[in-house]
Amino acid sequence: MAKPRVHEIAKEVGITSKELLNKLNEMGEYVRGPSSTLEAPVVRKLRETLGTTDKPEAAPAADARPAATPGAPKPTPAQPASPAAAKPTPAAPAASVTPAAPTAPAAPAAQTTPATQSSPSAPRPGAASAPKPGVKPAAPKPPVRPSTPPARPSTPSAPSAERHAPAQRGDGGTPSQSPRPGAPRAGGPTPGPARRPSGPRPGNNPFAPAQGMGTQQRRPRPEGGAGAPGAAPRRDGAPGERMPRPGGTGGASGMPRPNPAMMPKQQSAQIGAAPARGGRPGGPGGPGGGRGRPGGGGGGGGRPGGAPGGVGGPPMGGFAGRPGGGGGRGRPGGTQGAFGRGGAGGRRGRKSKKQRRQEFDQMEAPAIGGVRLRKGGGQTVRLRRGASLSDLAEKIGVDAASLVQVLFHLGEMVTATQSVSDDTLEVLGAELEYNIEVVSPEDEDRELLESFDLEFGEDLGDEDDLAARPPVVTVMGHVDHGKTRLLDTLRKSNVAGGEAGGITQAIGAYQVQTTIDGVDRGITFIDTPGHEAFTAMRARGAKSTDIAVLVVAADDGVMPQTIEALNHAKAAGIPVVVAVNKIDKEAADPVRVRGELSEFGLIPEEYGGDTQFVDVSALTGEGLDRLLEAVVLTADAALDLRANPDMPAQGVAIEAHLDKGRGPVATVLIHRGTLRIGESIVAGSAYGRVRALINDKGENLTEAPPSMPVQVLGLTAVPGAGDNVLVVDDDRMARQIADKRGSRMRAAAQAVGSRRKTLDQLFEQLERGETQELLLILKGDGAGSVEALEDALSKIDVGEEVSLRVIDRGVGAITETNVSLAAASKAVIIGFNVRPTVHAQQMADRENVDMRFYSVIYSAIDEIEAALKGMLKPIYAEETRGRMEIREIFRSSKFGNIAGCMVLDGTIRRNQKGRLLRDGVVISETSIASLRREKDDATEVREGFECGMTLSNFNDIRIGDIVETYEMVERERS
Ligand SMILES: Nc1nc2c(ncn2[C@@H]2O[C@H](COP(=O)(O)OP(=O)(O)OP(=O)(O)O)[C@@H](O)[C@H]2O)c(=O)[nH]1
Repeated sequence: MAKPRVHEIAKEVGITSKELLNKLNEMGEYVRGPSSTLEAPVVRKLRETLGTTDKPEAAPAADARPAATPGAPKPTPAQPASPAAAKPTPAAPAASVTPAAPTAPAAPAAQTTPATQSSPSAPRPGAASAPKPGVKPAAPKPPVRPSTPPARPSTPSAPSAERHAPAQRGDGGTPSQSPRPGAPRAGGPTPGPARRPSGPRPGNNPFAPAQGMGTQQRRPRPEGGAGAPGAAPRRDGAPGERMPRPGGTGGASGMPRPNPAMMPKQQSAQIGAAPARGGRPGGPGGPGGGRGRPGGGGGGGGRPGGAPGGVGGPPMGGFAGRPGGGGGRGRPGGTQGAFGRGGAGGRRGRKSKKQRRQEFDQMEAPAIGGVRLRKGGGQTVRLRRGASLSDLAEKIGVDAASLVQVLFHLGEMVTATQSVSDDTLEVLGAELEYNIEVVSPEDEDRELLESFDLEFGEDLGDEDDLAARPPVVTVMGHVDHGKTRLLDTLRKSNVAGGEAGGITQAIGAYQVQTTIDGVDRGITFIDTPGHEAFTAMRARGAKSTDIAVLVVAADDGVMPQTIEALNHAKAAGIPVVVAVNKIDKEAADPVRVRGELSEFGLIPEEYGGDTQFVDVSALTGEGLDRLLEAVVLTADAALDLRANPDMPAQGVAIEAHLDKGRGPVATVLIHRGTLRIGESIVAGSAYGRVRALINDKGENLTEAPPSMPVQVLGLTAVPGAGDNVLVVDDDRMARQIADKRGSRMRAAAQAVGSRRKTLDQLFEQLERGETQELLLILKGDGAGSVEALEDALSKIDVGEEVSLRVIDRGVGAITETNVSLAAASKAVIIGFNVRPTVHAQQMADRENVDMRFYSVIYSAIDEIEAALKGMLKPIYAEETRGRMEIREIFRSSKFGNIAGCMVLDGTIRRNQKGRLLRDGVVISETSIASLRREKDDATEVREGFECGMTLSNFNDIRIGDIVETYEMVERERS
């Protein structure tokens, strides 16, 4: 079958293609345009998400909604209701603002709402229908719209208004009605079955309890059975019986009971097709709608006999399959099976023990936001970090749409497939009485490796297998305090020279040798950049090292990043050696540095503490030997630095980048074992076979022992900074581990990237109008720099109105894939020390994709911040343009009251906005409809001149009134 296109699905569900595209965007699916085709899994996911918003029979349904909100300027399905509901805006005041808004339905709603759906929700229908003053009725932006509608109408708060017109509602798939645990799928909200080409098939499926045809086939009722009260109504959802039903229930009125044989052929055909529609929750008969749910689905939409049942179902009808409810309550439609119970009532006598147990559980279940879900009873559910509601739903065997709704009720809006935070999962779990255990990435990785019989982080063998290894040292400190210079001098090479902007932008690692007491000792240094933007990298750097050298410029003293660096070291639990640098400078005051650091718990040895302070000059080299000695002595005193060199190597990727000629290059610090050429390795989500090993001096090695930093070539992709690296048995295992990690990381990235909106925030945004979001795709020359850039960008804050989201990131040149994603999602591509390929450039020109290139991180941050500010909606301020006094009034049958005025000051222009003041009180906000000088039309009249004018929509002028005109002028934001 041909893949469906966006516009087709949009039409099908009754929303615009743009809205659907936004929806897809929200779901993380980037689709180019309305005529793009969608893959089956995406369609499924979409339908699942739209299951809450879905309106397969939407055309009539949308129209039906005014039953609750007639006169509402634009039936923006339900989301305005939700924010409104969040705010205790009573229906009455709202109605007074917009008299057309029918508060009437709201009132009965309050009266008829069952006690459990009590007062707080009562005003909602009214609030929903009557726009708040100042709130543009159509304000909600498409991106937020689709995610909200499902929840509102289905919450118990707004049942009654709709209850009166259930037959009109086509969107019976509102989540509250259908997503019961255990509810048969066919009765569920998803429109899927209805649209499958095999539509009629469900009716023939003996295993589909909700499908009436099947029920009918399996249980042909005895002829007189239908007339028996109590039995009849339970034949819910058996579409095959819906036709006979009216007669059957109508048996009371003496009508002959039709039987299938009496049905015209066409009807039979309809019935055959019915299950797809009829199985929908809450058919128009609605009675099955359990809690009297309105809008019982579209089941009987075009089905004879279906509609009559629509007049409000008995409150518990569908759930309990109330006997005898059929005929008397207008159930001839025989749609009792609606509400997702899908005819269960009809099979009541045949319910299995399990079914009854489930039903009992559901009765016991808490109703949150109108959704009844089975309690977890403290059951533990393990979920990976960044899991979605769909994942949770799958684990606990409920419909994801109901979880969406529950969460909505709890004040958070997420889609079913969106990743949610640990906190959210926890809250949801508590609400449903599940003990949700979020598995950390570390635990998850450990479990993954265990499944391959691998263990990361431990030396194999026993004490005898351990051999001494060099300490790994991280150099940290404030910007410009001399870290790079220090390392540079130590290894006599010039790293700082080639750095753009003079800032170290990637972690490099080097090994230096020193002689202590006549013994050669190696020390591995990791150069950690010093700017705040690199905090994330530094945190990782600190974790993979044994000792921190804290560089403090003696002329500058302790600075904020000195403390930050110190905190990282403390958090990593590693000892610190302080290098008091720049002692060659005149302003150097090493004693002050000691004093300042003492306040932060670093007491110099000479003052009785246990921290070594060494005065050095990275410029002259003075004191560097003593510094190396201090490092080695500290290591010997405080640490047991041994590792097993004879095991498969394990380590950490400190830095990685894509090299034009050599492919992915990762700098790996070996923790234990020895890495050799030809071995299969996995590094984060990258894998490969070691093709070459290169040390910090550019020499090729055949193997790398513990504590050795080494560049590894041969990986298939660029790993992330901080990813663990380990040797595995073969390439296949490496690939499997890498693949699993890759998919896990993508899910986690989605969780971080998506910013959830609470109901309150949404409301505020709706009030303001629309929200703006700048989407970015980051490409850089190294994993570290991309990470650092993203970290820095995430800290840009220009208020809530605009936000920034990184939708993709990666290492290497900007490719056509990047450009096509940017084009589809209207994102800007940021290239950090990278450029686009020729084809990508051409494509970007063609598609008008904005690409920006930077080599200094601050420029990128500044420019993006400016761009964000530029997206802020301009501030408008009112500026008075003129004032005039009404001195005469001329009555005209054609124009109404014409004012003869004198312009007191400024200039009055036609069409200008204005207000009429009487005794200093604003009587009307209006505008100048017409303006005349003498007998001629005038566009403006200046101070000191007389004119004639009329006002828009205001006729009640009096002599002495003042008309003041003004214009809204755009103001610069500060
Ligand atoms: N006089 C003097 N200048 C020094 C010394 N050490 C570093 N500098 C100078 O201080 C400036 C900053 O040094 P870097 O090594 O780039 O400092 P950094 O801490 O690595 O800076 P970032 O990479 O930006 O975090 C350079 O101009 C160095 O030449 C020193 O011991 N004495």
